[in-house]
Amino acid sequence: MLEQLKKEVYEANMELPKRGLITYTWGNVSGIDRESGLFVIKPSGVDYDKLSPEDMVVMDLDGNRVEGDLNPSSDTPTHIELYKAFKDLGGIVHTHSPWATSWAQAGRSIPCYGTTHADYFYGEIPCARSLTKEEIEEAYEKNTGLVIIEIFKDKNPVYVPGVLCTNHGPFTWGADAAEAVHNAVVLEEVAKMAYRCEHLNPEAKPAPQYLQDKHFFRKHGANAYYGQGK
Ligand SMILES: O=C(CO)[C@@H](O)[C@H](O)COP(=O)(O)O
Repeated sequence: MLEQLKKEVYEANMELPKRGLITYTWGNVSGIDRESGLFVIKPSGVDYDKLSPEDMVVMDLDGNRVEGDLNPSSDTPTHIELYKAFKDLGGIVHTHSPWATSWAQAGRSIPCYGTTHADYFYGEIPCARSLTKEEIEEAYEKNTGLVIIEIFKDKNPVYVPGVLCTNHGPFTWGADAAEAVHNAVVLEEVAKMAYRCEHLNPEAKPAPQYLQDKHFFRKHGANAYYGQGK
């Protein structure tokens, strides 16, 4: 079942070590088939160099394992909450990429200082609040998804395809698993540049709104333009 999606999700997972976004078994990628409502995710705790497409786990949005012998990623409940809340998502990535994770651990959103950022993320890359003791004890991964959804109540996840989770790390997404990984690579580069920008000039300001609009909507099409700034 879903053999092509398993292959795509496997290949997307293998991009994480290749792009230097993770170490050991950290991180995970999933992809969803919206028609069936089933998604495919990396198995938990398996070395990337031992993974194969057949190891991918098929899940439903109620958290049931539909196919596969291995346990799904420990972050599966986060992926589920995001797929349920954001219907345009086709793929989700979680990494511990060092620069983005440093901003997440510091509890800071990443301002849009330049056009590289603006081409992919409209406005700041937000940082979701840390979880309460109760939320952590109740269901850490599920509540990680809920605090991400909370911070996106007035943002379009298609225009901001990623988030930082305080004391944890980044999640990115896209129309499919490959695009979600692409956005994870960009997020890591943007996080690195933004840190250096603030180090070079502690008074640095975000790029003017008209420059952000021009770059973002040039890539996302004028029809996406809602006149946010000139
Ligand atoms: O965030 C975490 C742990 O803090 C997880 O992303 C692990 O880094 C990977 O877990 P599996 O996907 O292998 O279960």
